[in-house]
Amino acid sequence: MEGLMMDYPLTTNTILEYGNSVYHHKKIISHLPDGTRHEYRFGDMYKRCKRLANALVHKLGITNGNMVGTFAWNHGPHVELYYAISGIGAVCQTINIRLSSHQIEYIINNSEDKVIFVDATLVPLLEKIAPLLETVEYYILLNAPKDFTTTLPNTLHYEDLLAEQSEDFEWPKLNENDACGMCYTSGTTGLPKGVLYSHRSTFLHASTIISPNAGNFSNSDTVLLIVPQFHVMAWGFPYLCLLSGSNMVLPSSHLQPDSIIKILQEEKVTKANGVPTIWLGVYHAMKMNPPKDKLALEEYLVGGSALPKSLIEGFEKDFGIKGVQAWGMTETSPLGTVSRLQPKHAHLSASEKMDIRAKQGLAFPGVELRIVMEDGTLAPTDGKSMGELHIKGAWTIQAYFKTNNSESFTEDGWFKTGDVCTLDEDGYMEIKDRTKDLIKSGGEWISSVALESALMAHPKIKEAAVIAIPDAKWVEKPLALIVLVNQNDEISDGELIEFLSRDFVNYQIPKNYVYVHEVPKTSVGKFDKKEIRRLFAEGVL
Ligand SMILES: Nc1ncnc2c1ncn2[C@@H]1O[C@H](COP(=O)(O)OP(=O)(O)OP(=O)(O)O)[C@@H](O)[C@H]1O
Repeated sequence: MEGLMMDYPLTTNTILEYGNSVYHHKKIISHLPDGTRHEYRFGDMYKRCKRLANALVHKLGITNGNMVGTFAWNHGPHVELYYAISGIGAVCQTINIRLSSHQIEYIINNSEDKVIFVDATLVPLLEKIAPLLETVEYYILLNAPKDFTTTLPNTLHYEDLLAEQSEDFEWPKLNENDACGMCYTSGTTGLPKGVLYSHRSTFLHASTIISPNAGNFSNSDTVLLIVPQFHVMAWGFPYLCLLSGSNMVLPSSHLQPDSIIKILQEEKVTKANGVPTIWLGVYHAMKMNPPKDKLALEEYLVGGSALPKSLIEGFEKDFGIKGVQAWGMTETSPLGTVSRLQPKHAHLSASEKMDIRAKQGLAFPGVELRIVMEDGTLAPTDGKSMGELHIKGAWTIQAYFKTNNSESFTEDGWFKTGDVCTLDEDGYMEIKDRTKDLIKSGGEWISSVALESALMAHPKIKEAAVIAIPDAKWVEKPLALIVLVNQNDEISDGELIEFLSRDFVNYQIPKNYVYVHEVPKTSVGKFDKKEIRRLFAEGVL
Protein backbone atom coordinates (compact mmCIF):
# COMPACT_ATOMS: atom_id res chain seq x y z
CA MET A 1 0.00 0.00 0.00
CA GLU A 2 1.31 3.47 -0.81
CA GLY A 3 2.44 5.72 2.01
CA LEU A 4 3.61 2.97 4.32
CA MET A 5 6.65 3.17 6.59
CA MET A 6 10.11 2.49 5.29
CA ASP A 7 11.32 -1.10 4.95
CA TYR A 8 14.13 -0.87 7.53
CA PRO A 9 15.57 -4.28 8.45
CA LEU A 10 16.04 -4.73 12.19
CA THR A 11 19.47 -6.34 12.24
CA THR A 12 22.32 -6.64 14.71
CA ASN A 13 24.19 -4.20 12.44
CA THR A 14 21.61 -1.54 13.22
CA ILE A 15 22.29 -2.14 16.93
CA LEU A 16 26.06 -1.87 16.44
CA GLU A 17 25.79 1.26 14.28
CA TYR A 18 23.46 2.89 16.80
CA GLY A 19 25.73 2.04 19.74
CA ASN A 20 28.69 3.50 17.87
CA SER A 21 27.02 6.68 16.70
CA VAL A 22 25.21 7.59 19.94
CA TYR A 23 27.19 5.85 22.68
CA HIS A 24 30.73 5.50 21.29
CA HIS A 25 32.10 6.84 24.60
CA LYS A 26 30.45 4.12 26.73
CA LYS A 27 32.68 1.46 28.28
CA ILE A 28 33.19 -2.25 27.86
CA ILE A 29 35.15 -3.57 30.82
CA SER A 30 36.49 -7.12 30.73
CA HIS A 31 37.88 -9.06 33.67
CA LEU A 32 39.95 -11.47 31.60
CA PRO A 33 40.68 -15.16 32.31
CA ASP A 34 44.27 -14.30 33.37
CA GLY A 35 42.94 -11.96 36.07
CA THR A 36 43.73 -8.71 34.26
CA ARG A 37 41.23 -5.89 33.62
CA HIS A 38 40.74 -4.37 30.19
CA GLU A 39 38.66 -1.32 29.37
CA TYR A 40 37.73 0.21 26.04
CA ARG A 41 34.84 2.10 24.44
CA PHE A 42 31.93 1.09 22.23
CA GLY A 43 33.63 3.15 19.50
CA ASP A 44 36.85 1.08 19.76
CA MET A 45 34.84 -2.13 19.74
CA TYR A 46 33.04 -0.95 16.60
CA LYS A 47 36.31 -0.48 14.73
CA ARG A 48 37.56 -3.90 15.82
CA CYS A 49 34.27 -5.44 14.61
CA LYS A 50 35.00 -4.05 11.16
CA ARG A 51 38.51 -5.52 11.19
CA LEU A 52 37.04 -8.83 12.32
CA ALA A 53 34.41 -8.70 9.57
CA ASN A 54 37.21 -8.27 7.00
CA ALA A 55 39.09 -11.20 8.52
CA LEU A 56 36.02 -13.44 8.50
CA VAL A 57 35.29 -12.74 4.85
CA HIS A 58 38.74 -12.31 3.31
CA LYS A 59 40.97 -14.50 5.46
CA LEU A 60 38.68 -17.23 6.79
CA GLY A 61 36.34 -17.50 3.79
CA ILE A 62 33.12 -17.16 5.80
CA THR A 63 30.06 -16.42 3.72
CA ASN A 64 26.38 -15.73 4.27
CA GLY A 65 24.68 -18.42 6.35
CA ASN A 66 27.91 -20.14 7.52
CA MET A 67 28.08 -21.19 11.16
CA VAL A 68 30.92 -19.78 13.24
CA GLY A 69 31.40 -21.15 16.75
CA THR A 70 32.56 -19.40 19.91
CA PHE A 71 33.94 -21.35 22.85
CA ALA A 72 34.68 -18.52 25.21
CA TRP A 73 34.19 -16.69 28.48
CA ASN A 74 32.53 -13.28 28.77
CA HIS A 75 34.75 -10.50 27.44
CA GLY A 76 35.05 -7.75 24.84
CA PRO A 77 36.32 -9.97 22.00
CA HIS A 78 33.34 -12.29 22.54
CA VAL A 79 31.03 -9.28 22.09
CA GLU A 80 32.96 -8.36 18.91
CA LEU A 81 32.29 -11.90 17.65
CA TYR A 82 28.55 -11.53 18.28
CA TYR A 83 28.42 -8.43 16.08
CA ALA A 84 30.97 -9.17 13.36
CA ILE A 85 29.84 -12.75 12.64
CA SER A 86 26.17 -11.82 12.34
CA GLY A 87 27.11 -8.52 10.69
CA ILE A 88 28.48 -10.27 7.61
CA GLY A 89 25.41 -12.53 7.42
CA ALA A 90 26.91 -15.59 9.15
CA VAL A 91 25.56 -17.19 12.34
CA CYS A 92 27.28 -16.76 15.71
CA GLN A 93 26.94 -20.12 17.42
CA THR A 94 27.91 -19.91 21.07
CA ILE A 95 28.96 -23.25 22.54
CA ASN A 96 28.36 -24.02 26.22
CA ILE A 97 31.84 -24.72 27.62
CA ARG A 98 30.41 -26.64 30.60
CA LEU A 99 28.78 -29.44 28.62
CA SER A 100 30.33 -32.89 28.33
CA SER A 101 32.89 -33.57 25.54
CA HIS A 102 30.32 -35.77 23.86
CA GLN A 103 27.71 -32.98 23.86
CA ILE A 104 30.22 -30.38 22.63
CA GLU A 105 31.31 -32.68 19.79
CA TYR A 106 27.64 -33.26 18.91
CA ILE A 107 26.88 -29.53 18.87
CA ILE A 108 29.85 -28.60 16.66
CA ASN A 109 29.17 -31.37 14.15
CA ASN A 110 25.42 -30.77 14.18
CA SER A 111 25.78 -27.04 13.55
CA GLU A 112 28.65 -27.56 11.04
CA ASP A 113 30.85 -24.79 12.42
CA LYS A 114 33.51 -23.73 9.88
CA VAL A 115 35.62 -21.77 12.35
CA ILE A 116 35.79 -21.83 16.14
CA PHE A 117 37.03 -18.93 18.26
CA VAL A 118 38.38 -20.44 21.48
CA ASP A 119 39.75 -18.95 24.70
CA ALA A 120 43.29 -20.13 25.43
CA THR A 121 42.25 -21.48 28.85
CA LEU A 122 39.55 -23.61 27.20
CA VAL A 123 41.73 -25.06 24.43
CA PRO A 124 42.39 -28.37 26.30
CA LEU A 125 38.64 -29.13 26.17
CA LEU A 126 38.65 -28.87 22.36
CA GLU A 127 42.01 -30.60 21.83
CA LYS A 128 40.44 -33.83 23.11
CA ILE A 129 37.69 -33.85 20.50
CA ALA A 130 39.29 -31.95 17.59
CA PRO A 131 39.94 -35.13 15.49
CA LEU A 132 36.18 -35.80 15.58
CA LEU A 133 35.13 -32.33 14.44
CA GLU A 134 34.30 -32.78 10.77
CA THR A 135 33.68 -29.26 9.50
CA VAL A 136 36.06 -27.00 11.41
CA GLU A 137 38.70 -25.41 9.16
CA TYR A 138 40.29 -22.95 11.60
CA TYR A 139 40.64 -22.46 15.33
CA ILE A 140 41.21 -18.84 16.37
CA LEU A 141 42.87 -18.36 19.76
CA LEU A 142 41.47 -15.69 22.07
CA ASN A 143 43.50 -14.20 24.93
CA ALA A 144 46.47 -16.46 24.12
CA PRO A 145 50.09 -15.50 24.85
CA LYS A 146 52.34 -15.28 21.76
CA ASP A 147 54.18 -18.50 22.66
CA PHE A 148 50.98 -20.52 23.29
CA THR A 149 51.24 -24.10 22.07
CA THR A 150 48.39 -26.43 21.16
CA THR A 151 47.69 -29.62 19.24
CA LEU A 152 44.67 -27.98 17.57
CA PRO A 153 45.23 -27.80 13.79
CA ASN A 154 45.11 -24.56 11.74
CA THR A 155 45.30 -22.08 14.59
CA LEU A 156 45.63 -18.32 14.32
CA HIS A 157 45.84 -15.69 17.04
CA TYR A 158 42.81 -13.39 17.25
CA GLU A 159 44.86 -10.23 17.73
CA ASP A 160 47.11 -11.08 14.74
CA LEU A 161 44.04 -11.65 12.64
CA LEU A 162 42.64 -8.23 13.52
CA ALA A 163 45.98 -6.43 13.22
CA GLU A 164 46.40 -7.36 9.57
CA GLN A 165 42.92 -6.13 8.51
CA SER A 166 41.59 -2.69 7.69
CA GLU A 167 38.81 -0.86 9.52
CA ASP A 168 37.00 -0.25 6.24
CA PHE A 169 34.14 -2.62 5.84
CA GLU A 170 30.65 -2.05 4.55
CA TRP A 171 28.02 -4.24 6.16
CA PRO A 172 26.04 -6.18 3.55
CA LYS A 173 22.29 -5.60 3.32
CA LEU A 174 20.74 -8.38 5.39
CA ASN A 175 17.29 -9.85 5.67
CA GLU A 176 15.96 -9.30 9.19
CA ASN A 177 14.40 -12.76 9.21
CA ASP A 178 17.72 -14.52 8.57
CA ALA A 179 19.56 -16.20 11.43
CA CYS A 180 22.14 -14.18 13.35
CA GLY A 181 22.81 -16.47 16.33
CA MET A 182 22.32 -19.96 17.61
CA CYS A 183 22.37 -21.59 21.04
CA TYR A 184 21.68 -25.13 22.07
CA THR A 185 19.49 -26.07 25.03
CA SER A 186 21.44 -27.36 28.03
CA GLY A 187 20.55 -30.94 27.17
CA THR A 188 19.23 -31.80 30.61
CA THR A 189 16.54 -33.85 28.88
CA GLY A 190 18.52 -35.53 26.09
CA LEU A 191 20.88 -34.27 23.41
CA PRO A 192 20.99 -30.46 23.23
CA LYS A 193 18.67 -28.95 20.62
CA GLY A 194 19.66 -26.00 18.43
CA VAL A 195 17.63 -22.79 18.58
CA LEU A 196 18.25 -20.21 15.84
CA TYR A 197 17.70 -16.52 16.62
CA SER A 198 16.91 -14.12 13.80
CA HIS A 199 18.19 -10.55 13.46
CA ARG A 200 14.64 -9.33 13.95
CA SER A 201 13.94 -11.45 17.03
CA THR A 202 17.25 -10.37 18.56
CA PHE A 203 16.59 -6.68 17.93
CA LEU A 204 13.03 -6.80 19.25
CA HIS A 205 13.96 -8.88 22.32
CA ALA A 206 16.76 -6.48 23.29
CA SER A 207 14.84 -3.28 22.62
CA THR A 208 11.79 -4.49 24.56
CA ILE A 209 13.76 -5.57 27.62
CA ILE A 210 15.21 -2.09 28.06
CA SER A 211 11.84 -0.56 28.99
CA PRO A 212 11.05 0.50 32.60
CA ASN A 213 8.27 -2.10 32.79
CA ALA A 214 10.79 -4.78 31.89
CA GLY A 215 14.53 -4.65 32.63
CA ASN A 216 14.62 -0.87 33.19
CA PHE A 217 18.00 -0.13 31.57
CA SER A 218 19.23 3.36 30.68
CA ASN A 219 22.37 5.26 29.73
CA SER A 220 22.99 5.87 33.47
CA ASP A 221 23.55 2.17 34.09
CA THR A 222 26.65 0.03 34.39
CA VAL A 223 25.56 -3.55 33.80
CA LEU A 224 27.34 -6.71 34.98
CA LEU A 225 26.71 -9.71 32.72
CA ILE A 226 27.00 -12.66 35.07
CA VAL A 227 25.04 -14.92 32.71
CA PRO A 228 27.63 -16.52 30.41
CA GLN A 229 27.75 -15.38 26.81
CA PHE A 230 27.52 -19.06 25.83
CA HIS A 231 24.08 -19.28 27.46
CA VAL A 232 21.24 -17.79 25.37
CA MET A 233 23.45 -14.90 24.19
CA ALA A 234 23.86 -13.76 27.83
CA TRP A 235 20.08 -13.13 27.79
CA GLY A 236 20.55 -10.57 24.99
CA PHE A 237 22.50 -8.18 27.26
CA PRO A 238 25.37 -7.50 24.81
CA TYR A 239 22.69 -6.14 22.46
CA LEU A 240 20.60 -4.21 24.95
CA CYS A 241 23.65 -2.44 26.44
CA LEU A 242 24.41 -0.87 23.05
CA LEU A 243 20.78 0.14 22.56
CA SER A 244 20.40 1.60 26.06
CA GLY A 245 23.89 3.08 26.28
CA SER A 246 24.73 1.15 29.44
CA ASN A 247 28.37 0.42 30.29
CA MET A 248 29.00 -3.31 30.06
CA VAL A 249 31.10 -5.26 32.59
CA LEU A 250 32.14 -8.74 31.49
CA PRO A 251 33.57 -11.16 34.04
CA SER A 252 35.47 -14.20 32.76
CA SER A 253 35.89 -17.60 34.31
CA HIS A 254 34.41 -19.32 37.35
CA LEU A 255 32.69 -16.67 39.41
CA GLN A 256 32.61 -17.02 43.18
CA PRO A 257 30.42 -14.78 45.37
CA ASP A 258 33.43 -12.84 46.70
CA SER A 259 34.75 -12.06 43.22
CA ILE A 260 31.28 -10.91 42.13
CA ILE A 261 31.03 -8.59 45.14
CA LYS A 262 34.50 -7.21 44.37
CA ILE A 263 33.52 -6.45 40.76
CA LEU A 264 30.20 -4.91 41.89
CA GLN A 265 32.16 -2.60 44.17
CA GLU A 266 35.06 -1.73 41.89
CA GLU A 267 33.02 -1.09 38.75
CA LYS A 268 30.10 0.62 40.54
CA VAL A 269 27.67 -1.75 38.88
CA THR A 270 24.02 -0.61 38.97
CA LYS A 271 22.27 -3.59 37.28
CA ALA A 272 23.19 -7.25 36.85
CA ASN A 273 21.73 -10.55 35.75
CA GLY A 274 22.16 -14.15 36.93
CA VAL A 275 20.46 -17.35 38.05
CA PRO A 276 19.17 -17.55 41.66
CA THR A 277 22.00 -19.76 42.94
CA ILE A 278 24.48 -16.97 42.09
CA TRP A 279 22.45 -14.40 44.03
CA LEU A 280 21.92 -16.78 46.95
CA GLY A 281 25.71 -17.10 47.18
CA VAL A 282 26.24 -13.32 46.93
CA TYR A 283 23.57 -12.60 49.54
CA HIS A 284 24.99 -15.03 52.11
CA ALA A 285 28.55 -13.79 51.47
CA MET A 286 27.39 -10.19 52.02
CA LYS A 287 25.55 -11.16 55.20
CA MET A 288 28.68 -12.88 56.50
CA ASN A 289 30.93 -10.00 55.56
CA PRO A 290 28.89 -6.83 54.86
CA PRO A 291 30.56 -4.41 52.41
CA LYS A 292 31.84 -1.25 54.11
CA ASP A 293 30.27 1.07 51.55
CA LYS A 294 26.78 0.64 50.14
CA LEU A 295 26.92 -0.97 46.71
CA ALA A 296 25.76 1.04 43.69
CA LEU A 297 23.74 -2.03 42.66
CA GLU A 298 20.06 -1.09 42.36
CA GLU A 299 18.53 -4.19 40.79
CA TYR A 300 19.48 -7.71 39.85
CA LEU A 301 17.44 -9.50 37.18
CA VAL A 302 16.99 -13.19 37.90
CA GLY A 303 15.77 -16.04 35.74
CA GLY A 304 16.50 -19.66 34.92
CA SER A 305 14.81 -20.99 38.04
CA ALA A 306 12.55 -19.59 40.72
CA LEU A 307 13.79 -16.61 42.74
CA PRO A 308 12.90 -17.46 46.36
CA LYS A 309 10.70 -14.86 48.02
CA SER A 310 12.98 -14.89 51.06
CA LEU A 311 15.93 -13.85 48.89
CA ILE A 312 14.01 -10.89 47.42
CA GLU A 313 13.05 -9.85 50.96
CA GLY A 314 16.52 -10.37 52.45
CA PHE A 315 18.44 -8.43 49.78
CA GLU A 316 15.99 -5.55 49.98
CA LYS A 317 15.80 -5.35 53.78
CA ASP A 318 19.50 -5.87 54.48
CA PHE A 319 21.12 -4.07 51.54
CA GLY A 320 18.40 -2.04 49.76
CA ILE A 321 18.90 -4.00 46.53
CA LYS A 322 15.90 -5.03 44.47
CA GLY A 323 15.48 -8.51 42.97
CA VAL A 324 13.42 -8.67 39.79
CA GLN A 325 12.21 -12.04 38.63
CA ALA A 326 12.04 -12.93 34.94
CA TRP A 327 11.17 -16.20 33.25
CA GLY A 328 12.48 -17.61 30.02
CA MET A 329 13.95 -20.46 28.03
CA THR A 330 16.61 -20.96 25.39
CA GLU A 331 13.63 -21.33 23.04
CA THR A 332 12.32 -17.86 23.96
CA SER A 333 15.51 -15.82 23.41
CA PRO A 334 15.21 -16.18 26.52
CA LEU A 335 13.03 -13.59 28.24
CA GLY A 336 9.27 -14.11 28.13
CA THR A 337 7.94 -12.59 31.35
CA VAL A 338 9.01 -10.25 34.13
CA SER A 339 7.46 -9.48 37.49
CA ARG A 340 7.13 -5.88 38.61
CA LEU A 341 4.52 -4.16 40.70
CA GLN A 342 2.12 -1.62 39.21
CA PRO A 343 0.64 1.55 40.75
CA LYS A 344 -2.60 -0.36 41.34
CA HIS A 345 -0.74 -2.57 43.82
CA ALA A 346 0.26 0.39 46.02
CA HIS A 347 -2.47 -0.28 48.61
CA LEU A 348 -1.47 -3.93 49.12
CA SER A 349 0.37 -5.13 52.24
CA ALA A 350 4.12 -5.73 52.06
CA SER A 351 3.54 -9.47 52.04
CA GLU A 352 0.94 -9.30 49.23
CA LYS A 353 3.31 -7.19 47.16
CA MET A 354 6.07 -9.72 47.74
CA ASP A 355 3.76 -12.53 46.60
CA ILE A 356 3.31 -10.74 43.26
CA ARG A 357 7.03 -10.08 42.83
CA ALA A 358 7.79 -13.73 43.54
CA LYS A 359 5.62 -14.75 40.57
CA GLN A 360 7.27 -15.14 37.17
CA GLY A 361 5.25 -12.17 35.97
CA LEU A 362 3.70 -10.48 32.97
CA ALA A 363 4.38 -11.32 29.33
CA PHE A 364 6.54 -8.77 27.51
CA PRO A 365 4.82 -6.84 24.72
CA GLY A 366 5.21 -9.08 21.66
CA VAL A 367 4.70 -12.26 23.68
CA GLU A 368 1.45 -14.18 24.34
CA LEU A 369 0.85 -16.81 27.02
CA ARG A 370 -1.84 -19.37 27.64
CA ILE A 371 -2.26 -22.26 30.07
CA VAL A 372 -3.64 -25.55 28.78
CA MET A 373 -5.00 -28.01 31.34
CA GLU A 374 -4.67 -31.81 31.25
CA ASP A 375 -8.05 -32.16 29.52
CA GLY A 376 -6.89 -29.85 26.70
CA THR A 377 -9.03 -26.87 27.73
CA LEU A 378 -7.70 -23.41 28.53
CA ALA A 379 -7.19 -22.78 32.24
CA PRO A 380 -9.26 -19.96 33.71
CA THR A 381 -7.15 -16.95 34.68
CA ASP A 382 -7.77 -17.39 38.40
CA GLY A 383 -4.21 -17.78 39.63
CA LYS A 384 -5.05 -21.31 40.80
CA SER A 385 -5.85 -23.55 37.83
CA MET A 386 -2.68 -25.28 36.71
CA GLY A 387 -1.72 -26.46 33.26
CA GLU A 388 1.10 -26.38 30.73
CA LEU A 389 2.34 -22.96 29.69
CA HIS A 390 2.19 -22.30 25.94
CA ILE A 391 3.94 -19.30 24.43
CA LYS A 392 3.87 -17.41 21.14
CA GLY A 393 5.75 -14.30 20.17
CA ALA A 394 8.18 -12.29 18.11
CA TRP A 395 11.23 -13.98 19.70
CA THR A 396 9.83 -17.44 20.35
CA ILE A 397 10.97 -20.56 18.53
CA GLN A 398 8.99 -21.92 15.56
CA ALA A 399 11.01 -25.13 15.04
CA TYR A 400 14.30 -26.57 16.31
CA PHE A 401 17.39 -26.56 14.10
CA LYS A 402 17.54 -29.75 12.00
CA THR A 403 15.23 -31.54 14.45
CA ASN A 404 11.62 -32.48 13.95
CA ASN A 405 10.17 -31.94 17.41
CA SER A 406 6.55 -31.59 16.37
CA GLU A 407 5.48 -32.68 19.87
CA SER A 408 6.85 -29.36 21.19
CA PHE A 409 4.48 -27.29 19.06
CA THR A 410 0.70 -27.13 18.70
CA GLU A 411 -1.09 -27.12 15.36
CA ASP A 412 -2.21 -23.55 15.96
CA GLY A 413 1.38 -22.35 16.33
CA TRP A 414 2.14 -22.28 20.07
CA PHE A 415 5.34 -23.56 21.67
CA LYS A 416 4.73 -25.99 24.54
CA THR A 417 7.12 -25.03 27.32
CA GLY A 418 6.82 -28.08 29.58
CA ASP A 419 6.33 -25.73 32.54
CA VAL A 420 3.31 -26.19 34.77
CA CYS A 421 1.93 -22.77 35.63
CA THR A 422 -1.03 -20.62 36.61
CA LEU A 423 -2.14 -17.25 35.23
CA ASP A 424 -4.04 -14.76 37.36
CA GLU A 425 -6.65 -12.27 36.21
CA ASP A 426 -4.02 -9.53 35.89
CA GLY A 427 -1.89 -11.69 33.59
CA TYR A 428 0.82 -12.63 36.13
CA MET A 429 2.16 -16.10 35.42
CA GLU A 430 3.45 -18.33 38.22
CA ILE A 431 5.48 -21.50 37.76
CA LYS A 432 4.54 -24.46 39.89
CA ASP A 433 7.08 -26.81 38.34
CA ARG A 434 8.55 -28.24 35.20
CA THR A 435 6.33 -31.14 34.09
CA LYS A 436 9.17 -33.58 34.68
CA ASP A 437 9.84 -32.29 38.22
CA LEU A 438 6.27 -32.28 39.59
CA ILE A 439 5.67 -34.69 42.44
CA LYS A 440 2.46 -36.73 42.35
CA SER A 441 1.66 -38.07 45.79
CA GLY A 442 -1.55 -39.99 46.47
CA GLY A 443 -3.07 -38.53 43.32
CA GLU A 444 -2.30 -34.91 44.33
CA TRP A 445 0.33 -32.67 42.73
CA ILE A 446 3.04 -31.19 44.94
CA SER A 447 5.10 -28.23 43.67
CA SER A 448 8.81 -28.75 44.26
CA VAL A 449 9.39 -25.06 43.44
CA ALA A 450 7.04 -23.94 46.24
CA LEU A 451 8.72 -26.26 48.76
CA GLU A 452 12.20 -25.08 47.75
CA SER A 453 11.25 -21.42 48.09
CA ALA A 454 9.69 -22.06 51.49
CA LEU A 455 12.71 -24.02 52.76
CA MET A 456 15.14 -21.35 51.58
CA ALA A 457 13.22 -18.86 53.76
CA HIS A 458 14.55 -20.72 56.83
CA PRO A 459 17.37 -18.59 58.28
CA LYS A 460 19.73 -21.59 58.60
CA ILE A 461 19.20 -22.79 55.00
CA LYS A 462 21.20 -21.57 52.02
CA GLU A 463 19.97 -23.94 49.28
CA ALA A 464 17.12 -26.45 49.09
CA ALA A 465 16.29 -28.72 46.15
CA VAL A 466 13.29 -31.04 46.18
CA ILE A 467 12.75 -34.13 44.00
CA ALA A 468 10.15 -36.90 43.84
CA ILE A 469 11.17 -40.32 45.16
CA PRO A 470 9.15 -43.54 44.93
CA ASP A 471 6.81 -44.45 47.77
CA ALA A 472 5.01 -47.78 48.20
CA LYS A 473 1.81 -46.19 49.49
CA TRP A 474 1.62 -42.76 47.79
CA VAL A 475 3.46 -43.64 44.51
CA GLU A 476 5.75 -40.61 44.98
CA LYS A 477 6.82 -38.44 47.89
CA PRO A 478 9.14 -35.40 48.16
CA LEU A 479 12.77 -35.60 49.27
CA ALA A 480 14.66 -32.39 50.11
CA LEU A 481 18.38 -31.80 49.73
CA ILE A 482 19.50 -29.12 52.18
CA VAL A 483 22.63 -26.95 52.24
CA LEU A 484 23.05 -25.01 55.49
CA VAL A 485 24.37 -21.44 55.55
CA ASN A 486 26.74 -22.46 58.28
CA GLN A 487 27.81 -26.10 58.02
CA ASN A 488 28.29 -26.29 61.80
CA ASP A 489 24.65 -25.39 62.51
CA GLU A 490 22.34 -28.00 63.99
CA ILE A 491 18.95 -28.53 62.40
CA SER A 492 16.53 -31.45 62.71
CA ASP A 493 14.04 -32.96 60.26
CA GLY A 494 11.33 -32.26 62.86
CA GLU A 495 12.23 -28.56 62.93
CA LEU A 496 11.89 -28.37 59.14
CA ILE A 497 8.59 -30.26 59.12
CA GLU A 498 7.27 -27.88 61.77
CA PHE A 499 8.57 -24.88 59.77
CA LEU A 500 6.84 -26.02 56.57
CA SER A 501 3.57 -26.86 58.31
CA ARG A 502 2.79 -23.12 58.46
CA ASP A 503 2.30 -23.05 54.67
CA PHE A 504 1.77 -26.66 53.58
CA VAL A 505 -0.60 -29.47 54.50
CA ASN A 506 0.85 -32.67 55.88
CA TYR A 507 0.93 -34.76 52.68
CA GLN A 508 2.89 -32.03 50.84
CA ILE A 509 5.65 -31.76 53.43
CA PRO A 510 8.84 -33.78 52.84
CA LYS A 511 9.61 -36.23 55.62
CA ASN A 512 12.96 -37.15 54.04
CA TYR A 513 15.88 -34.69 54.28
CA VAL A 514 19.46 -35.13 53.15
CA TYR A 515 22.05 -32.59 54.37
CA VAL A 516 24.78 -31.92 51.81
CA HIS A 517 27.62 -29.42 51.27
CA GLU A 518 26.42 -28.52 47.80
CA VAL A 519 23.41 -29.20 45.56
CA PRO A 520 24.53 -30.57 42.15
CA LYS A 521 24.15 -27.82 39.51
CA THR A 522 23.62 -27.86 35.73
CA SER A 523 26.03 -26.29 33.25
CA VAL A 524 24.26 -22.97 33.79
CA GLY A 525 24.10 -23.10 37.58
CA LYS A 526 20.57 -24.39 38.21
CA PHE A 527 19.75 -27.23 40.60
CA ASP A 528 20.39 -30.39 38.58
CA LYS A 529 17.35 -32.49 39.46
CA LYS A 530 18.26 -35.18 36.96
CA GLU A 531 21.60 -35.66 38.72
CA ILE A 532 19.94 -35.60 42.16
CA ARG A 533 17.51 -38.31 41.00
CA ARG A 534 20.44 -40.36 39.69
CA LEU A 535 22.34 -40.02 42.98
CA PHE A 536 19.23 -41.12 44.86
CA ALA A 537 18.61 -44.09 42.53
CA GLU A 538 22.22 -45.22 43.03
CA GLY A 539 21.88 -44.99 46.79
CA VAL A 540 24.43 -42.16 47.09
CA LEU A 541 21.94 -39.89 48.90
N1 LIG B 1 12.00 -17.41 36.86
C1 LIG B 1 11.91 -18.72 36.73
N2 LIG B 1 11.29 -19.45 37.69
C2 LIG B 1 11.18 -20.79 37.62
N3 LIG B 1 11.67 -21.52 36.59
C3 LIG B 1 12.28 -20.86 35.60
C4 LIG B 1 12.43 -19.44 35.61
N4 LIG B 1 13.08 -19.09 34.47
C5 LIG B 1 13.33 -20.23 33.80
N5 LIG B 1 12.86 -21.29 34.45
C6 LIG B 1 12.95 -22.71 34.08
O1 LIG B 1 14.03 -22.90 33.16
C7 LIG B 1 13.55 -23.53 31.98
C8 LIG B 1 14.33 -23.14 30.77
O2 LIG B 1 15.67 -23.44 30.94
P1 LIG B 1 16.74 -23.47 29.76
O3 LIG B 1 16.16 -22.98 28.50
O4 LIG B 1 17.93 -22.78 30.30
O5 LIG B 1 17.00 -24.98 29.55
P2 LIG B 1 17.51 -26.07 30.54
O6 LIG B 1 16.42 -26.45 31.47
O7 LIG B 1 18.74 -25.60 31.22
O8 LIG B 1 17.87 -27.27 29.54
P3 LIG B 1 16.93 -28.24 28.66
O9 LIG B 1 15.91 -27.39 27.96
O10 LIG B 1 17.90 -28.87 27.71
O11 LIG B 1 16.30 -29.21 29.63
C9 LIG B 1 12.10 -23.12 31.91
O12 LIG B 1 11.34 -24.02 31.13
C10 LIG B 1 11.69 -23.13 33.38
O13 LIG B 1 11.37 -24.43 33.81
